[in-house]
Amino acid sequence: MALIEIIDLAVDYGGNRALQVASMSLEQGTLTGVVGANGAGKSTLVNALANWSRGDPRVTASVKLDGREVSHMTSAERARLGILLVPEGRGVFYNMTVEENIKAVIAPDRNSRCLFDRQRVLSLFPSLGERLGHAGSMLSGGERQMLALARALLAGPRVLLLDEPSIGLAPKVVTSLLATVRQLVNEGLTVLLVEQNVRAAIEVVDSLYLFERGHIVAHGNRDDMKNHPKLLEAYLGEMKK
Ligand SMILES: Nc1ncnc2c1ncn2[C@@H]1O[C@H](COP(=O)(O)OP(=O)(O)OP(=O)(O)O)[C@@H](O)[C@H]1O
Repeated sequence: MALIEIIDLAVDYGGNRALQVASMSLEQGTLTGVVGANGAGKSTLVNALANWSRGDPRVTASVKLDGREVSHMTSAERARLGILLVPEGRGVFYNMTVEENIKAVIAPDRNSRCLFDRQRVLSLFPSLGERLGHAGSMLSGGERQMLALARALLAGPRVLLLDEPSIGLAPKVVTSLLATVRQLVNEGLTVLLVEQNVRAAIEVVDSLYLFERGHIVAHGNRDDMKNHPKLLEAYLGEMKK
């Protein structure tokens, strides 16, 4: 059984359909990528899964976590069950220090699932440990992204929804960040990664969905998608030359 199962998801903004997904699933311990152009519906998808509203969307769907229907639940209830979103813009408190940002995380129930503690998170992101007294506003883009990820890990994710973590980061930082995400998945975490950086994403995902104008237009495992005509044409052409 899939860890996350989505059936008949539709999202409308003021009567305009932004997203329509008949079926999509995330397997436990896998890294699933979602790519597509601006406005394809990628953020709308992860926001709908976490029940985060940006604007006033009308969302209908069946979303199941481990077979349990969660679509009636608030974002806080979903987060408590381990559906955790790291939004585009990163969800870090700018006026609080790294230490305070870390301490502000509401720890999950100790018995509920595999946990990342403070020590483990700081070992994944050593530069955060060196900057515990720095305000969120003083961090580089990469450090802010690490802090956002660290906070989500401390909250006890069963599935992590990452919305464009590479945006604004230098290529080396992107590579290292996505390698860390891959490592976490290899250890059993389930991740949905929204990315505009298709070249970077395709190197780490297990499978990939391509969205266009709110619809899935291609889906497959990484190797098949690397050679998919739609992806080659729009995103990977130069890579193949
Ligand atoms: N708050 C909102 N109010 C009205 N329409 C919205 C709102 N948020 C998104 N949309 C519309 O929904 C569609 C999907 O947008 P979405 O932000 O999910 O795309 P995206 O693939 O994440 O693009 P980007 O990479 O630019 O963030 C677009 O047509 C967008 O204009």
